[in-house]
Amino acid sequence: MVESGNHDSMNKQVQEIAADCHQLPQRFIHKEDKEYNAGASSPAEIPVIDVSLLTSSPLELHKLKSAVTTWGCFQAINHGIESSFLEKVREIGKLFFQLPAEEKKKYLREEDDVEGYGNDMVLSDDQVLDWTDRLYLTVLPKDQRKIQFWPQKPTNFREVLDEYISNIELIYEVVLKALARSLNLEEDCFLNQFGTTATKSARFNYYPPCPWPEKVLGVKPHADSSAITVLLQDKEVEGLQLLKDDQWVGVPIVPDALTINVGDQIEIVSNGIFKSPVHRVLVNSKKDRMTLAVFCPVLSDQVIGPVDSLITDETPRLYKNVTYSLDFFFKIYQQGGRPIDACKI
Ligand SMILES: O=C(O)CCC(=O)C(=O)O
Ligand SMILES: [Fe+2]
Repeated sequence: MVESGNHDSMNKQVQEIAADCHQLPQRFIHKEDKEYNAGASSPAEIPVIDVSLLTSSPLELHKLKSAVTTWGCFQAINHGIESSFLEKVREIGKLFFQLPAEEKKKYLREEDDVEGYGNDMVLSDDQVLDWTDRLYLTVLPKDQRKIQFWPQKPTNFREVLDEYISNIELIYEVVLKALARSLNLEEDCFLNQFGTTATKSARFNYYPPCPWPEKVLGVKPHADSSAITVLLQDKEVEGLQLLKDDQWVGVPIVPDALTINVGDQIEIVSNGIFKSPVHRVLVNSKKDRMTLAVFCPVLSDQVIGPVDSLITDETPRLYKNVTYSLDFFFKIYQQGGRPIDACKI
Protein backbone atom coordinates (compact mmCIF):
# COMPACT_ATOMS: atom_id res chain seq x y z
CA MET A 1 0.00 0.00 0.00
CA VAL A 2 1.19 3.46 -0.83
CA GLU A 3 0.47 6.59 1.10
CA SER A 4 -0.46 9.49 -1.15
CA GLY A 5 0.46 12.43 1.07
CA ASN A 6 4.12 13.23 1.38
CA HIS A 7 4.21 15.61 4.29
CA ASP A 8 5.79 13.11 6.69
CA SER A 9 8.45 12.00 4.30
CA MET A 10 9.56 15.61 3.88
CA ASN A 11 9.81 16.44 7.56
CA LYS A 12 10.83 13.23 9.26
CA GLN A 13 14.15 11.49 9.07
CA VAL A 14 14.09 8.13 7.28
CA GLN A 15 14.88 6.38 10.56
CA GLU A 16 11.67 7.79 12.09
CA ILE A 17 9.62 6.79 9.07
CA ALA A 18 11.13 3.28 9.13
CA ALA A 19 10.32 2.84 12.82
CA ASP A 20 6.61 3.38 12.23
CA CYS A 21 6.05 2.47 8.66
CA HIS A 22 2.98 0.58 7.50
CA GLN A 23 2.70 2.25 4.16
CA LEU A 24 5.41 3.21 1.77
CA PRO A 25 5.48 6.99 1.35
CA GLN A 26 5.09 7.83 -2.33
CA ARG A 27 8.15 10.05 -2.42
CA PHE A 28 10.53 7.12 -1.97
CA ILE A 29 9.32 5.10 -4.95
CA HIS A 30 12.00 5.29 -7.58
CA LYS A 31 10.24 3.50 -10.41
CA GLU A 32 7.15 1.44 -9.96
CA ASP A 33 7.86 -0.68 -12.99
CA LYS A 34 11.29 -1.77 -11.84
CA GLU A 35 12.15 -4.29 -9.16
CA TYR A 36 15.57 -3.44 -7.80
CA ASN A 37 16.32 -6.56 -5.85
CA ALA A 38 14.89 -8.93 -8.43
CA GLY A 39 17.51 -11.30 -9.82
CA ALA A 40 20.22 -9.98 -7.52
CA SER A 41 23.49 -9.75 -9.39
CA SER A 42 26.48 -11.88 -8.50
CA PRO A 43 29.17 -9.92 -6.68
CA ALA A 44 31.84 -8.37 -8.85
CA GLU A 45 35.52 -9.28 -8.77
CA ILE A 46 36.63 -5.79 -7.82
CA PRO A 47 40.46 -5.79 -7.87
CA VAL A 48 42.27 -5.79 -4.54
CA ILE A 49 45.21 -3.35 -4.36
CA ASP A 50 47.95 -3.39 -1.74
CA VAL A 51 48.42 0.31 -0.94
CA SER A 52 51.72 -0.35 0.88
CA LEU A 53 53.25 -1.55 -2.42
CA LEU A 54 52.20 1.39 -4.60
CA THR A 55 55.42 3.35 -4.14
CA SER A 56 57.76 0.41 -4.73
CA SER A 57 56.10 -2.14 -7.01
CA PRO A 58 55.60 -1.45 -10.74
CA LEU A 59 53.33 -4.49 -10.85
CA GLU A 60 51.01 -3.09 -8.17
CA LEU A 61 50.97 0.26 -9.99
CA HIS A 62 49.95 -1.52 -13.15
CA LYS A 63 47.22 -3.38 -11.28
CA LEU A 64 45.96 -0.03 -9.95
CA LYS A 65 45.82 1.50 -13.41
CA SER A 66 44.00 -1.51 -14.76
CA ALA A 67 41.52 -1.53 -11.84
CA VAL A 68 40.69 2.14 -12.22
CA THR A 69 40.39 2.10 -16.00
CA THR A 70 38.24 -1.05 -15.92
CA TRP A 71 36.14 -0.57 -12.80
CA GLY A 72 36.81 2.94 -11.53
CA CYS A 73 37.09 1.20 -8.19
CA PHE A 74 39.31 -1.04 -6.09
CA GLN A 75 39.47 -2.64 -2.66
CA ALA A 76 42.42 -1.13 -0.80
CA ILE A 77 44.26 -3.38 1.63
CA ASN A 78 47.38 -2.72 3.73
CA HIS A 79 46.32 0.93 3.85
CA GLY A 80 47.85 1.53 7.25
CA ILE A 81 44.69 1.61 9.38
CA GLU A 82 44.32 -1.13 11.99
CA SER A 83 41.27 -3.33 11.83
CA SER A 84 40.40 -2.49 15.45
CA PHE A 85 40.45 1.22 14.65
CA LEU A 86 38.15 0.73 11.63
CA GLU A 87 35.78 -0.98 14.04
CA LYS A 88 35.91 2.05 16.34
CA VAL A 89 35.03 4.32 13.42
CA ARG A 90 32.03 2.16 12.54
CA GLU A 91 31.03 2.18 16.18
CA ILE A 92 30.95 5.98 16.59
CA GLY A 93 28.73 6.19 13.51
CA LYS A 94 26.37 3.47 14.68
CA LEU A 95 26.16 4.88 18.20
CA PHE A 96 25.33 8.30 16.82
CA PHE A 97 22.43 6.99 14.72
CA GLN A 98 21.18 5.00 17.74
CA LEU A 99 20.83 8.15 19.85
CA PRO A 100 17.30 9.43 20.56
CA ALA A 101 15.88 11.60 17.77
CA GLU A 102 16.01 14.70 19.99
CA GLU A 103 19.73 14.31 20.62
CA LYS A 104 20.53 13.81 16.93
CA LYS A 105 18.44 16.81 15.96
CA LYS A 106 20.89 19.08 17.79
CA TYR A 107 23.02 18.56 14.70
CA LEU A 108 20.22 18.92 12.13
CA ARG A 109 21.32 20.53 8.89
CA GLU A 110 19.86 23.81 7.68
CA GLU A 111 17.16 23.39 5.07
CA ASP A 112 19.32 24.63 2.21
CA ASP A 113 22.67 23.19 3.26
CA VAL A 114 24.20 19.72 3.31
CA GLU A 115 26.33 20.12 6.44
CA GLY A 116 24.98 18.25 9.49
CA TYR A 117 22.49 15.49 10.20
CA GLY A 118 19.44 14.85 8.05
CA ASN A 119 17.82 13.28 5.06
CA ASP A 120 17.95 14.29 1.40
CA MET A 121 18.11 17.95 0.52
CA VAL A 122 14.96 18.47 -1.55
CA LEU A 123 15.47 20.68 -4.55
CA SER A 124 12.42 19.91 -6.62
CA ASP A 125 8.84 18.68 -6.11
CA ASP A 126 9.30 15.58 -8.20
CA GLN A 127 12.60 14.52 -6.60
CA VAL A 128 12.50 10.90 -5.43
CA LEU A 129 13.95 10.51 -1.94
CA ASP A 130 16.69 8.12 -0.90
CA TRP A 131 16.14 5.72 2.01
CA THR A 132 18.99 7.05 4.07
CA ASP A 133 19.84 9.49 6.84
CA ARG A 134 23.22 11.12 6.81
CA LEU A 135 25.68 12.97 8.91
CA TYR A 136 27.70 15.15 6.58
CA LEU A 137 30.75 16.97 7.91
CA THR A 138 33.45 19.05 6.29
CA VAL A 139 36.63 17.52 7.70
CA LEU A 140 39.53 19.28 5.95
CA PRO A 141 41.07 21.80 5.95
CA LYS A 142 40.62 21.92 9.71
CA ASP A 143 39.74 25.62 9.75
CA GLN A 144 36.72 24.88 7.54
CA ARG A 145 35.19 22.49 10.07
CA LYS A 146 31.79 23.50 11.42
CA ILE A 147 32.33 21.97 14.80
CA GLN A 148 28.75 22.66 15.94
CA PHE A 149 27.68 19.79 13.67
CA TRP A 150 30.23 17.32 15.11
CA PRO A 151 28.36 15.14 17.63
CA GLN A 152 29.38 15.28 21.28
CA LYS A 153 27.85 11.84 21.78
CA PRO A 154 29.33 9.29 21.71
CA THR A 155 31.97 11.19 23.66
CA ASN A 156 34.88 9.92 21.55
CA PHE A 157 33.19 10.84 18.25
CA ARG A 158 35.27 13.92 17.44
CA GLU A 159 38.56 12.40 18.46
CA VAL A 160 38.04 9.15 16.52
CA LEU A 161 36.85 10.92 13.36
CA ASP A 162 39.78 13.34 13.53
CA GLU A 163 42.29 10.49 13.75
CA TYR A 164 40.56 8.58 10.95
CA ILE A 165 40.69 11.62 8.68
CA SER A 166 44.45 12.04 9.27
CA ASN A 167 44.87 8.48 8.03
CA ILE A 168 42.61 9.01 5.02
CA GLU A 169 44.58 12.12 4.07
CA LEU A 170 47.75 10.00 3.81
CA ILE A 171 45.96 7.38 1.71
CA TYR A 172 44.60 10.13 -0.55
CA GLU A 173 48.12 11.41 -1.22
CA VAL A 174 49.55 7.96 -1.89
CA VAL A 175 46.70 7.05 -4.26
CA LEU A 176 46.72 10.35 -6.18
CA LYS A 177 50.48 10.15 -6.66
CA ALA A 178 50.23 6.53 -7.76
CA LEU A 179 47.44 7.31 -10.24
CA ALA A 180 49.64 10.02 -11.81
CA ARG A 181 52.69 7.74 -11.95
CA SER A 182 50.62 4.95 -13.49
CA LEU A 183 50.13 7.28 -16.49
CA ASN A 184 53.84 8.22 -16.53
CA LEU A 185 53.03 11.68 -15.25
CA GLU A 186 54.90 13.70 -12.65
CA GLU A 187 53.54 12.35 -9.36
CA ASP A 188 52.18 15.62 -7.97
CA CYS A 189 50.33 16.70 -11.07
CA PHE A 190 46.89 15.54 -9.93
CA LEU A 191 47.38 16.63 -6.31
CA ASN A 192 48.47 20.09 -7.47
CA GLN A 193 45.25 20.57 -9.39
CA PHE A 194 43.24 20.42 -6.20
CA GLY A 195 45.64 22.30 -3.96
CA THR A 196 45.67 22.15 -0.20
CA THR A 197 42.62 24.36 0.33
CA ALA A 198 40.13 22.09 -1.43
CA THR A 199 37.60 20.82 1.11
CA LYS A 200 37.22 17.17 2.02
CA SER A 201 34.02 15.85 3.54
CA ALA A 202 32.91 12.81 5.47
CA ARG A 203 29.43 11.39 5.11
CA PHE A 204 28.09 8.78 7.47
CA ASN A 205 25.27 7.01 5.60
CA TYR A 206 22.70 5.17 7.70
CA TYR A 207 20.22 2.91 5.90
CA PRO A 208 17.39 1.66 8.16
CA PRO A 209 15.77 -1.67 7.23
CA CYS A 210 13.14 -1.11 4.55
CA PRO A 211 10.11 -3.36 4.04
CA TRP A 212 9.97 -2.47 0.31
CA PRO A 213 13.46 -3.20 -0.99
CA GLU A 214 12.17 -3.77 -4.50
CA LYS A 215 10.75 -0.27 -4.85
CA VAL A 216 13.18 1.88 -2.92
CA LEU A 217 16.86 2.76 -3.19
CA GLY A 218 19.25 3.68 -0.38
CA VAL A 219 21.01 6.05 -2.78
CA LYS A 220 19.91 6.63 -6.33
CA PRO A 221 22.37 6.12 -9.21
CA HIS A 222 25.08 8.77 -9.16
CA ALA A 223 28.80 9.28 -9.58
CA ASP A 224 30.78 11.13 -6.92
CA SER A 225 32.03 14.69 -7.36
CA SER A 226 35.34 13.85 -5.67
CA ALA A 227 38.77 13.01 -7.04
CA ILE A 228 38.57 9.80 -4.99
CA THR A 229 36.05 8.55 -2.45
CA VAL A 230 37.24 6.32 0.35
CA LEU A 231 34.37 4.17 1.61
CA LEU A 232 34.37 2.26 4.86
CA GLN A 233 31.70 -0.35 4.26
CA ASP A 234 29.41 -1.89 6.84
CA LYS A 235 31.05 -4.98 8.29
CA GLU A 236 28.20 -7.34 7.43
CA VAL A 237 25.57 -5.84 5.19
CA GLU A 238 26.22 -5.29 1.48
CA GLY A 239 24.23 -2.92 -0.71
CA LEU A 240 26.58 -0.98 -2.97
CA GLN A 241 26.36 -1.70 -6.70
CA LEU A 242 28.37 -0.38 -9.65
CA LEU A 243 27.15 0.03 -13.18
CA LYS A 244 29.55 -1.92 -15.39
CA ASP A 245 28.88 -2.55 -19.08
CA ASP A 246 25.24 -1.52 -18.48
CA GLN A 247 24.78 -4.12 -15.71
CA TRP A 248 24.50 -3.51 -11.98
CA VAL A 249 27.09 -5.54 -10.10
CA GLY A 250 27.42 -5.87 -6.33
CA VAL A 251 30.53 -4.60 -4.54
CA PRO A 252 31.43 -7.27 -1.99
CA ILE A 253 32.66 -6.62 1.52
CA VAL A 254 36.37 -7.44 1.84
CA PRO A 255 37.27 -7.60 5.54
CA ASP A 256 39.39 -4.60 6.62
CA ALA A 257 39.60 -3.20 3.09
CA LEU A 258 38.57 0.32 2.18
CA THR A 259 36.58 0.52 -1.04
CA ILE A 260 38.03 3.35 -3.12
CA ASN A 261 36.36 4.72 -6.22
CA VAL A 262 37.46 7.57 -8.41
CA GLY A 263 35.12 10.51 -8.88
CA ASP A 264 34.30 13.06 -11.54
CA GLN A 265 37.27 15.31 -10.77
CA ILE A 266 39.77 12.53 -11.59
CA GLU A 267 37.85 11.74 -14.74
CA ILE A 268 38.29 15.40 -15.78
CA VAL A 269 42.00 15.80 -14.91
CA SER A 270 42.86 12.43 -16.50
CA ASN A 271 41.03 13.52 -19.67
CA GLY A 272 38.66 10.58 -19.33
CA ILE A 273 41.26 7.79 -18.93
CA PHE A 274 39.94 7.10 -15.45
CA LYS A 275 36.15 6.87 -15.42
CA SER A 276 34.07 7.92 -12.43
CA PRO A 277 31.74 4.93 -11.95
CA VAL A 278 27.99 5.29 -11.60
CA HIS A 279 26.85 3.50 -8.45
CA ARG A 280 23.75 3.08 -6.30
CA VAL A 281 22.78 1.51 -2.99
CA LEU A 282 20.11 -1.14 -2.41
CA VAL A 283 18.24 -1.36 0.88
CA ASN A 284 17.82 -4.42 3.02
CA SER A 285 14.45 -5.51 4.39
CA LYS A 286 15.80 -6.93 7.67
CA LYS A 287 19.06 -5.27 8.59
CA ASP A 288 20.28 -1.74 8.92
CA ARG A 289 23.53 -0.70 7.25
CA MET A 290 26.01 2.04 7.97
CA THR A 291 28.87 3.26 5.79
CA LEU A 292 31.28 6.18 5.91
CA ALA A 293 32.30 7.87 2.68
CA VAL A 294 35.14 10.42 2.67
CA PHE A 295 35.16 12.60 -0.44
CA CYS A 296 38.68 13.77 -1.28
CA PRO A 297 38.25 16.56 -2.24
CA VAL A 298 34.53 17.11 -2.41
CA LEU A 299 35.02 20.54 -3.88
CA SER A 300 37.83 22.39 -5.41
CA ASP A 301 37.84 26.16 -5.46
CA GLN A 302 40.47 25.94 -8.16
CA VAL A 303 39.79 25.63 -11.83
CA ILE A 304 40.56 22.05 -12.85
CA GLY A 305 41.00 20.60 -16.31
CA PRO A 306 42.74 17.80 -18.20
CA VAL A 307 46.50 17.66 -17.53
CA ASP A 308 48.27 19.21 -20.56
CA SER A 309 50.39 16.20 -21.45
CA LEU A 310 47.30 13.99 -21.69
CA ILE A 311 45.93 16.13 -24.52
CA THR A 312 47.39 14.92 -27.80
CA ASP A 313 46.32 14.66 -31.44
CA GLU A 314 45.21 11.10 -30.77
CA THR A 315 43.58 11.93 -27.45
CA PRO A 316 42.00 15.36 -27.83
CA ARG A 317 40.71 17.35 -24.88
CA LEU A 318 37.37 15.91 -23.69
CA TYR A 319 36.54 18.30 -20.83
CA LYS A 320 36.46 22.06 -20.36
CA ASN A 321 38.31 23.75 -17.53
CA VAL A 322 35.76 23.99 -14.71
CA THR A 323 35.28 24.77 -11.03
CA TYR A 324 33.55 21.79 -9.45
CA SER A 325 31.38 23.65 -6.97
CA LEU A 326 28.76 22.21 -4.63
CA ASP A 327 26.01 24.37 -6.15
CA PHE A 328 26.88 23.26 -9.63
CA PHE A 329 27.04 19.59 -8.62
CA PHE A 330 23.93 19.36 -6.45
CA LYS A 331 21.51 21.11 -8.77
CA ILE A 332 22.16 18.55 -11.49
CA TYR A 333 22.66 15.57 -9.15
CA GLN A 334 19.40 15.90 -7.24
CA GLN A 335 17.48 15.86 -10.48
CA GLY A 336 19.14 12.59 -11.44
CA GLY A 337 21.57 14.08 -13.99
CA ARG A 338 25.35 13.74 -14.30
CA PRO A 339 27.16 17.00 -13.59
CA ILE A 340 30.21 15.82 -15.54
CA ASP A 341 28.16 15.80 -18.73
CA ALA A 342 27.96 19.57 -18.46
CA CYS A 343 31.81 19.69 -18.48
CA LYS A 344 32.24 17.75 -21.71
CA ILE A 345 33.38 19.58 -24.82
O1 LIG B 1 26.84 3.54 1.27
C1 LIG B 1 27.41 3.17 0.26
O2 LIG B 1 27.69 2.00 0.04
C2 LIG B 1 27.81 4.18 -0.80
C3 LIG B 1 27.39 5.58 -0.50
C4 LIG B 1 27.69 6.52 -1.62
O3 LIG B 1 27.73 6.19 -2.77
C5 LIG B 1 27.98 7.93 -1.29
O4 LIG B 1 27.88 8.30 -0.10
O5 LIG B 1 28.27 8.70 -2.24
FE1 LIG C 1 28.68 7.73 -4.01
